[in-house]
Parts: sequence; C-alpha cells; structure tokens
Amino acid sequence: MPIDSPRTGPAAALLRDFSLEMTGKDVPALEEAAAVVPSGTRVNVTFLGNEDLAMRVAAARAVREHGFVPVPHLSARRLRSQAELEEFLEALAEVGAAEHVFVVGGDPETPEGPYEDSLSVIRTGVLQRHGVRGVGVSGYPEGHPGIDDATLWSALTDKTAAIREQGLEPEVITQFGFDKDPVLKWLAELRRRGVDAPVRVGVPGPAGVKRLLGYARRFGVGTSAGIVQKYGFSLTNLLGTAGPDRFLRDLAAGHDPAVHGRVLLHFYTFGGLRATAEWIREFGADGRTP
Ligand SMILES: NC(=O)C1=CN([C@@H]2O[C@H](COP(=O)(O)OP(=O)(O)OC[C@H]3O[C@@H](n4cnc5c(N)ncnc54)[C@H](O)[C@@H]3O)[C@@H](O)[C@H]2O)C=CC1
Ligand SMILES: Nc1nc(=O)c2c([nH]1)NC[C@@H]1CN(c3ccc(C(=O)N[C@@H](CCC(=O)O)C(=O)O)cc3)CN21
Repeated sequence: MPIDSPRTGPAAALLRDFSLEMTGKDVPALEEAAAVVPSGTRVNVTFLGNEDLAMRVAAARAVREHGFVPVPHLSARRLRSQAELEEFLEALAEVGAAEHVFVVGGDPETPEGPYEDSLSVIRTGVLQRHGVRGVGVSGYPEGHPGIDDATLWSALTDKTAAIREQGLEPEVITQFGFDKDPVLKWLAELRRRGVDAPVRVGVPGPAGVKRLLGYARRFGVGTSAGIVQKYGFSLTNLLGTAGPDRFLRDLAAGHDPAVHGRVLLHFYTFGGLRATAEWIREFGADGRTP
C-alpha cells in the first residue's frame, strides 16, 4: 500500500470515530449493517414526526445491543410536556441508551409543548438526572432557511455554554451539505467565536441523486450546478448515485486543526444505512467508491 493511501492519509484521519444516523424504522437495516460497522461507533436515532416513543427507544436499544453507542435525538418543539421528556429519558436509561443525546429545535412552526428551542431543554437540568453526559446540538454552515445567521450563532454559543454549565460535554453536528468551502469557513468562524467543542461535519451517505436533491431542497441545503458538479453528480442525470468521496478528500485537504479545531464526521444515511456503512469501509480501505 502506498504511504499516501487514504487508509493512512488525511481523509482516513477524518473518518476515525465517525458516527451514523438511523430512524426508528431502520432497525432491520442496522442488523444488516452491523457486521461492517466498528464496535463503539455512535449511532444517532432521529426524532421523526411520523415515529413514536416506543420505536425510538427500540431503535436505541438495538444500537446498544449491537455494541454501538446510541445517540437518541430529542426534538424540543415536538415534546408536549416535561413529563414526556422525562418519560423518554427514563425509557432510554432503562435500555442503557441515555448517556449521549442530541437536542434539536424541531421543525413544527409552533411548539407542541413547553420548549421553543434546544436551549430550553438543556436548561431544564433534567438531562443529567437521567444519566446524560454528552449533548450534541446542531450547526449550519450554510445557514438555515427559516432562522437568521445572528440567531443561529447566538443559539449555538449559548447552547454549548449552557451544556458546560450543566456539567455536560458539548458536541456540534452540522447540517449535511455538498460543498466543503462553507464548512471550513464556518468552522474557522466558530473557533473565532470561542466554541471549542468537537464538531461532526454532516455528510450524506451514498444515495440516489434524486433523493439527495429532495432532502437538500427540504432542508435548505445548497445544490447549485457548480456545487453538485464539484461533489460528483450532474443535475441532468437524476438516475445516478453519488457518494461523498470528493467532498471528504477536499475537506481533509483543507482541514487545519489550528484553525478549524477538532473535526469528525457524521453520516446522514437517508434510508441507506447498510450502503453507507459499506461505502465507509471501502473508502477507508482504498479511498475509492465501491
Ligand atoms: N440539523 C439537523 O440535523 C436537524 C435540524 N432540524 C431543524 O433545524 C431547525 C433549528 O434547530 P436547532 O438548530 O436545534 O435550533 P435551536 O433549538 O437551537 O433554536 C435556535 C433558534 O431558532 C428558533 N427555531 C428553532 N426551531 C425553529 C423552527 N422550526 N421555526 C422557527 N424558528 C425556530 C428558536 O426559537 C431559536 O431562536 C429546527 O427547525 C430543527 O427542527 C431538525 C432536525 C435535524
Ligand atoms: N431542518 C432539518 N430538519 C430535519 O428534520 C433534518 C435536517 N434538517 N437535516 C437532516 C436530518 C436527517 N433527517 C432525516 C429525515 C428523514 C429520514 C428518513 O429516513 N425518512 C423516511 C425514509 C427514507 C425515505 O424513503 O426517503 C421515513 O421513514 O420517514 C432520515 C433522516 C431529518 N433531518
């Protein structure tokens, strides 16, 4: 193996301790993927509006039973009461899945209960009472279609500070994207603002172009012709699939720990958990798409 192979090069260093994401419905997919995922890998369980508490807990339990570390999501605006928050955390603690959580605002325009944002959930002090030690929050290198940049920055600095004030460990996971330029710029700005928490850069797993574009449109992620061409797909060929090879190599090449701090990767799998796990293994092995 050449010494500059991705297995030992900068892209491989970024891949170390990557995390994955699944939904409550992905338990069978997790079983299929388990053999190719390193034990101890963090697996986030999303908080989708079309799934219930029992499904989310069952998924977190399955993650644990396969030897991975569950990171269940809590969606502030979707929680109807403090009792519901506590019920969820208790159920997670019972299956050994409450040590790490990811707290997100939640897409409902009006909160369904007492929490308007992630900060209010963090500030309840309830998390640590149920055994939580690490708390992830989200970051937006390309901004958010419904929230202005000043609000996003103050939310992020307030959240990471509040997590530490509660005696917990913060981590930031970014919205997925197809362009490493805004990611590196945003990381430099984040560090300039004094946030030193580790950042997991959100990356889409390999998927059909049509599906990737659909999710990008839904969440306000940039897909200009120039960006997607650089990423490796064309807007006129919707039948193909695309993985983050180029994105990761470019990100690794541009990553300067002195400027961007500690960076890891988080893979959004969008229904392709097994394909993503296999892709990561192949990429780590020889740096090429399978
Ligand atoms: N990055 C990700 O992986 C995910 C992001 N989201 C969505 O991103 C948005 C922001 O979430 P966080 O960064 O955790 O924000 P946050 O909870 O830290 O809130 C930041 C600011 O945005 C406002 N805000 C939060 N959700 C909003 C909404 N749906 N509509 C209008 N204003 C809102 C809050 O009041 C607050 O002022 C939410 O809509 C959330 O559902 C949802 C799921 C996953
Ligand atoms: N603003 C915002 N809101 C979100 O809800 C959100 C983001 N950003 N960024 C990415 C994450 C990951 N999200 C998702 C959303 C859906 C599936 C999913 O698997 N949905 C389908 C099955 C897959 C499909 O057929 O496309 C489902 O079961 O509902 C996964 C992750 C939601 N997320």
